[in-house]
Amino acid sequence: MTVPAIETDALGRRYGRRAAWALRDCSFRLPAGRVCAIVGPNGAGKSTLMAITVGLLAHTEGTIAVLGTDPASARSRVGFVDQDKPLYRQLTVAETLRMGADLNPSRWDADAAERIVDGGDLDRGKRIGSLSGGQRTRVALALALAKRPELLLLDEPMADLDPLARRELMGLLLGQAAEHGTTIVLSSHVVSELEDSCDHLLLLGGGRVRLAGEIDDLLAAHSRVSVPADTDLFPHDVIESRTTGRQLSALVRPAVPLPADWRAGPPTLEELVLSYLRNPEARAAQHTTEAAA
Ligand SMILES: Nc1ncnc2c1ncn2[C@@H]1O[C@H](COP(=O)(O)OP(=O)(O)OP(=O)(O)O)[C@@H](O)[C@H]1O
Repeated sequence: MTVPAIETDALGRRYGRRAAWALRDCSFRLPAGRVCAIVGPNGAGKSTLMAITVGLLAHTEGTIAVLGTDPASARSRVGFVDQDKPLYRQLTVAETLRMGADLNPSRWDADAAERIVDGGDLDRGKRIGSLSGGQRTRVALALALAKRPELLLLDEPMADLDPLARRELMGLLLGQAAEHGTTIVLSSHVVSELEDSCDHLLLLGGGRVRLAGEIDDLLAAHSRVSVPADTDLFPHDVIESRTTGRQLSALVRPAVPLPADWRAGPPTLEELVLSYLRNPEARAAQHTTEAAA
């Protein structure tokens, strides 16, 4: 079994002894080489989890292993693009790339950096402070990818990119994952965009893990059913249900095979995520594919 990219056990963090928990009882395992989406509402703990993973924030309780070691020891093998894309505003694009090369002499992939910057038609003589939000994102991604990290974390990387740039940069990220086996973890609020690009999902809600596992396994473990309104859904786990006239529609996690006369089909990723988000009391689900690890 290869070393997982991230493995946590009962991980927790609170910002002050009297503060509420930003992350609590968070246990999951992300196999290496996956493209993982971290999804959750505002304040769910996504940025907190990422900051702990890259060693910028200490955890309060539990354990975390990154690439088989502690976050501080793994730091040189990990890339991170923060939500705020911190870069030196006074430097030009060219100087920023040179700084990246100087800081990572043994790993720097100049071709990758230039490809990403050139894709945005960026004037390399321009100062970072004069770039648009999306252009800054492009430079931050170039820096992070050219470092050839084994694990790359991106906190809402696509938020300020136009649709074409999103598609192009997502393609580059997936290419990186396929070619170099890089594990990519990205947080996003746009669930519909993740189904084609990610193979693993971590859904956080209120600082806790609501769903974790391979997306195909999670989708296969749930069914969207449409049955007469008086149908008893027991013993299945009902994540969400709605009655319209004589029809009952529900998202369930079947406990046993569903009756053959029920109309049932797999949910989309967006339906699955939204159902869990709308129903915070629904029981959490984890699917670990050992064979994939
Ligand atoms: N520096 C801080 N000091 C105190 N509380 C904080 C701090 N950073 C985050 N929190 C709190 O921790 C919780 C989780 O925040 P976090 O930023 O991790 O969520 P998020 O899922 O990334 O949210 P968003 O989608 O809005 O970016 C929130 O309740 C937030 O108020």
